[in-house]
Amino acid sequence: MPLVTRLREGLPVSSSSAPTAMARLLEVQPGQRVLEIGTGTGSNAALLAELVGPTGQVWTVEVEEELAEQARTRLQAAGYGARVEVVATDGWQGETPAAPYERLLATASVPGIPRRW
Ligand SMILES: C[S@@+](CC[C@H](N)C(=O)[O-])C[C@H]1O[C@@H](n2cnc3c(N)ncnc32)[C@H](O)[C@@H]1O
Repeated sequence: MPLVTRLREGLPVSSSSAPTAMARLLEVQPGQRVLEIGTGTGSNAALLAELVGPTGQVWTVEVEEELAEQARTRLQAAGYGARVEVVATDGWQGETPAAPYERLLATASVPGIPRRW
C-alpha cells in the first residue's frame, strides 16, 4: 500500500509509493544514469542506487525543499550520498540536473511528458 508521508491542510502532498507500483519502475541496469522525478522519502532512490551499482549514478528531484533536504540527509546516513544526488527543483517546470540519462522515471503525478525529458 502507499503510505502518506506529508499532509498539507489535511490533504496528502507526498507519499511512499506502493511497492508493487515501485517494482514496475525499477527496470534499470548496472552502470546507468537515472533521473527520478519525485524524491519523496528517498527510498526509491536508494533502490535505484543499489540497482545501478557503483558505476551508475542517480539524480532525484523533489519540488518540496524540506522533503528534498530530509531525503538527502537520510540517503547520506544510509551510505548512498556518493551515488544519489538530491536536487530541490520542479521536475516538470525546471531543468533536469545532469542530462542525458539512460532512464527517467516519474513517481510524481505529471500532466504529460515534457520534451526536455
Ligand atoms: C509518490 S511521492 C514519491 C515517492 C518516492 N519516490 C519515494 O521513494 O518515497 C511523489 C513526490 O513527488 C513530489 N513532486 C510532485 N510534483 C513534483 C514535481 N513537479 N517535481 C518534483 N517533485 C514533485 C511530491 O512532493 C512527492 O514528494
